[in-house]
Amino acid sequence: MENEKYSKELNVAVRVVHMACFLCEKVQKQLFSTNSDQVKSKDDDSLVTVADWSVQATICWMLTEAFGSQNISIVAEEDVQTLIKPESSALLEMVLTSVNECLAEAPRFGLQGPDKALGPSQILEAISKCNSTGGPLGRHWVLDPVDGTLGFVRGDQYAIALAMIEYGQVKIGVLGCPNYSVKDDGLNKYSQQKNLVESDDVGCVMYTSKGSGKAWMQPLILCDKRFEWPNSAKLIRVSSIDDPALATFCEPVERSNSDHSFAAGVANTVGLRKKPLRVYSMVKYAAIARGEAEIYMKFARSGYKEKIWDHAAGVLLVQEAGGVVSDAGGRSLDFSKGIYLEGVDRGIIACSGLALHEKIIGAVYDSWESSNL
Ligand SMILES: Nc1ncnc2c1ncn2[C@@H]1O[C@H](COP(=O)(O)O)[C@@H](OP(=O)(O)O)[C@H]1O
Ligand SMILES: [Mg+2]
Repeated sequence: MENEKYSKELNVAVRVVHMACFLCEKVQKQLFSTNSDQVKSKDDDSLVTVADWSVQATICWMLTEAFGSQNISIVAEEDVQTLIKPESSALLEMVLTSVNECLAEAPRFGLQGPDKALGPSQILEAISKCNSTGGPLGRHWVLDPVDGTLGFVRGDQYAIALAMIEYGQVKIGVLGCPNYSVKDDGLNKYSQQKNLVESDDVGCVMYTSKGSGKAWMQPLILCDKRFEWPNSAKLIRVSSIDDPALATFCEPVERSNSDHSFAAGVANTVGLRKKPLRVYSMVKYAAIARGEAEIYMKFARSGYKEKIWDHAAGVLLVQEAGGVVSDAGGRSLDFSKGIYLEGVDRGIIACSGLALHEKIIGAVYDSWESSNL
């Protein structure tokens, strides 16, 4: 089977995403342990970028270690421009600590870390190595180190997204969702800033490989536990609801990222009755794949170009869990054109099944003329 071809890649990808979740939870706790009156927004930004850079450095280092002989290509969101400025030395120091603390835990996740702590130049090299621009040929790893920056700083939903693309097709998708509980109804149950470590109510890592027709979810590893494959993995599946009146649709929290009123018009035309579930980050794809919502609509302003790292992992998860994803004209998303999803028609639609998908696409078509997007 095609998907078995990538079992080593999937195994390593899942473990490094668990490591990244561990790293992010630590940084997020730091963010909230500071007296909130004293946390200026600049500090919030700094901490989130510490998480971004640290995850990127950690995952790049681990992937290079595992597959280095293949001179791997990594497409990722962050670059080192800010980090190499002299005034950023304190930030770099924080990244250094965060990466080395995480890499030191690699054996707990069944992987091998460096013999000794990495120095600043090794960290900067790892971050800047992720400068591939992807494209139609060969293999590319695609990483969004912290997707849903706002969710992260607000103690809400965010995701670590890692995918592997070969010859323009997404072959592996892994999403780490530290604040999306593994329990049923995990999105609704999430309450801000709770101490996840003291309960068994932990976040999840979801993963799949193309053609498997299966997607899986594992709980995050509690602080001193060891990761043992398959780590209580559970199969996940999209919802079987196809009646619009019973369906839940999700969309970005921020109006600047998606036109809420256009989506509301489409929802109304299709006969959706429930209020939209507004969620940060690719956790929206995760919610469809887990069967907690049936529809995800995103209508970015015209001219905005979607990046492949914001979609690759989530799209494959939804598809392999039984769902359908396309642009708002019904065409497949094209991951072969470089860092952008070129030619996206109006927006992105992910659904649990074909019947709902066709209705949404039809409603977009009907509503477009009267919209001002
Ligand atoms: N003007 C815009 N329109 C649409 N999407 C945008 C946008 N600006 C940023 N985004 C993307 O939306 C993502 C957040 O998604 P959401 O709004 O669903 O939480 C951001 O990811 P990052 O948070 O990784 O930067 C970013 O890639
Ligand atoms: Mg993103």
